[in-house]
Amino acid sequence: MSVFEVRQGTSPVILGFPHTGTDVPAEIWERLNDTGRLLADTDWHIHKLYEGLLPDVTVVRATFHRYVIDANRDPENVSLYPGQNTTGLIPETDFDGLPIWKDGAAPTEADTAERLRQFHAPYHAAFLAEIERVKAIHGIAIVYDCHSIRSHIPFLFDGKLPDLNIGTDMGRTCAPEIEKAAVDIAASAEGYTSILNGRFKGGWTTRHYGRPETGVHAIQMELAQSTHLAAEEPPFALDASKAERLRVPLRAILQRIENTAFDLKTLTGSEA
Ligand SMILES: N=CN[C@@H](CCC(=O)O)C(=O)O
Repeated sequence: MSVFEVRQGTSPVILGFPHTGTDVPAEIWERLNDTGRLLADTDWHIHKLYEGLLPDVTVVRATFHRYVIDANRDPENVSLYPGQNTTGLIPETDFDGLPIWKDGAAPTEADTAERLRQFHAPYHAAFLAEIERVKAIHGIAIVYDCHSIRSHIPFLFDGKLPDLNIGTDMGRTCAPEIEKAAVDIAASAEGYTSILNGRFKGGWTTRHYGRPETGVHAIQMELAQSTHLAAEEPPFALDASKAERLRVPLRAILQRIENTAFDLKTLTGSEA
């Protein structure tokens, strides 16, 4: 059974979903404690939230849960935020800092090596193949990595998270025009707060693939779950009317990014 899903499109934009998957193999499920089994740190439903917003977009989605192994972390487990609370390649805790494995059942180095091989590597091989395919069509590819998180998590940040959190690793992962496209639409989205490179600056996917000088740009969108869930607690149900409202600025952001990609392609003469 595949550990990822791909939908191929002809747009220069590729949507990544590393954290919407909820598949946990039985032998790994056995080792999770009751806290872990809540799968609380899932980016609940956001692949459905983005469905149909940009007709020809490519989608790459991991179907395994981030507690199996986190597809948005460095395979060498280098911390995203050295010195700050965060979660690692195979998390030991959830976002509240609570242990997720039964006593004595935490993953070993051998488990990490095996899960890199079975899950992380195939997902990123598929991702890279899509970047290369799209870049062969357009001479440019834009990775837009889709995320969501609870808006109150004292272990990770103080206070309430803004609604739309854009991450470009301080401008390193994409052209300024692409960053501006997202920032401008987010800032003018009525009823939503937004920030650029606040607490969430972009995970490993964004930082790894975003190489603007090679024509591959990456940008991350971290949505506060209060913008589209009925409540930020189990069962983490989608609120259909909140979701419909949020789809308006998300569609506008994706369209503006796509148009910017076409502009950049013309400017740089990078037509393939
Ligand atoms: N919902 C997930 N959030 C991402 C954020 C990466 C970042 O720090 O920007 C994650 O933990 O991988």
